[in-house]
Amino acid sequence: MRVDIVSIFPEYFAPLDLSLIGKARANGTLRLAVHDLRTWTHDVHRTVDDTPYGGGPGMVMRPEPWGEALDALAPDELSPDGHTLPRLLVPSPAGDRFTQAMAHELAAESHLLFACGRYEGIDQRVLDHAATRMRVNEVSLGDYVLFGGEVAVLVILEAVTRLLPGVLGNAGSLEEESHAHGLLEAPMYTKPASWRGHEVPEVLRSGDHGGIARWRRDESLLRTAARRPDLIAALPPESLDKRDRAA
Ligand SMILES: N#Cc1c(-c2ccc3cc[nH]c3c2)n[nH]c1N
Repeated sequence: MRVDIVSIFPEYFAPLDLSLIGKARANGTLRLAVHDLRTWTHDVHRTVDDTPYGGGPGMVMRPEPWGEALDALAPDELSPDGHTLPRLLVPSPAGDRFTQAMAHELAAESHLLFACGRYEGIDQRVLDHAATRMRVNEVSLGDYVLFGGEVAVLVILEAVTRLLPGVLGNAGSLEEESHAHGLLEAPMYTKPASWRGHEVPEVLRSGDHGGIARWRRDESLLRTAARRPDLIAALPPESLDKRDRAA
């Protein structure tokens, strides 16, 4: 997967040299490039923002630098390797909620292009013009407001990269983790069996694999019902059997 990130704070992405994302870059699974938006400014002050039409607080990111950046990173003509246009992702508090399902969808793309806004956001015409030639999604992490899009890109990129083949050492982890099947994961334990008067549930030490699976399913349902009833409501009816409903 190719990933391009455009930001006025490229140094925000230094963490992407670390850990499993760093390994994915080193082995070619992830081809990541971070670009400074000011590369596409031409004035001595390298200006990227201006006052908002209609008045109001703060500044808005100018369209011209963004237009040139997207032209450069998402050229219309196909490259010799048949390079297709990227999917443009623009973090925004007004975006569609980012979910694990969206992470899976993005993990299937060949080229992602992230536009990191700052100030009050990016001039809307940048997104409108980009949408005339590539798929554009405004994406939100949740109902709170950040200083800019960089943190959101780090989150989205981690959620997507861990789904790429070979990135997670134990791909089985993807099967039982939270949101893998629309539920929260069950509690996890490791040695010692007794710690500060707290015991590991006996069933987990029983070797009864069927009983362990049932316990984990029950705990997952109970935890989800208690913390995220919205996820229970969103489950397809056929995914809950009679025993589940009794849990
Ligand atoms: N994604 C996301 C966001 C943001 C966000 C994204 C971009 C900019 C640009 C200026 N301010 C921003 C806030 N706030 N809260 C979220 N869930």
